[in-house]
Amino acid sequence: MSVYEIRHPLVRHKLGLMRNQKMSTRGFRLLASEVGNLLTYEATKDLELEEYQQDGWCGSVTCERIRGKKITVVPILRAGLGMLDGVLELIPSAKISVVGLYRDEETFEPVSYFDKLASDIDQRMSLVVDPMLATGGSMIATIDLLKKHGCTTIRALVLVAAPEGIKKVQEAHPDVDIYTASIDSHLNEQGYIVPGLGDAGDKIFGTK
Ligand SMILES: O=P(O)(O)OC[C@H]1O[C@H](OP(=O)(O)OP(=O)(O)O)[C@H](O)[C@@H]1O
Ligand SMILES: O=c1cc[nH]c(=O)[nH]1
Ligand SMILES: [Mg+2]
Repeated sequence: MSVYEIRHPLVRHKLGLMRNQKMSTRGFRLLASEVGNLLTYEATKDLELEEYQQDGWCGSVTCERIRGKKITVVPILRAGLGMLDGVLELIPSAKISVVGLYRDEETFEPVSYFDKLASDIDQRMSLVVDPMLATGGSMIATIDLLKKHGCTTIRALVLVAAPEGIKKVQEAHPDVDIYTASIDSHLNEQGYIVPGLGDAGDKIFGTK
């Protein structure tokens, strides 16, 4: 498995804005989507292409299109929805597979409350989106579920990742690549990423 920290200046700039305690709900939501878009661009840059012929303005022209596996985007509720628009802007015909999980505040264990996956997920590449990879429990549970349904190609896109969570995901699912805008310092005693973004779900939904 590879971990890609995307250090593009636009990503660094936008993530810096998201870390500002005074950032509005509207601004945070917009930025989550924009960084999600940039991570998608990076996470899809090795998709295989195939050539095809079509009629252009001056006759037949050889073009390229994405070959083989189609994509399903997998937002982890709630906070993953904040990245979804940005991902779909680049992959508008992707199917969406929703996974509902919340993290128990005391044990940090993920608790499942909903899922609805694309019926042909075994033939698709999954792009799992969630702003935060903290202990890694939510991401591991999601990947477990996708694999249980036959999905074989999975990439994780997260805005901020903790080293502890990356290690856990690597151990549990060595075949899954992680794309992140930042590998931060560590987790605090409450399981929050430092410096992180705070509670991404609350910031995106304007709760609390
Ligand atoms: O790596 P982990 O330790 O599992 O933590 C990360 C999870 O915690 C947050 O969700 P949360 O449980 O707050 O749910 P929400 O999106 O509904 O706010 C976040 O969006 C991840 O899903
Ligand atoms: O830092 C963290 C950890 C888990 N969930 C969040 O929203 N933020
Ligand atoms: Mg939350």
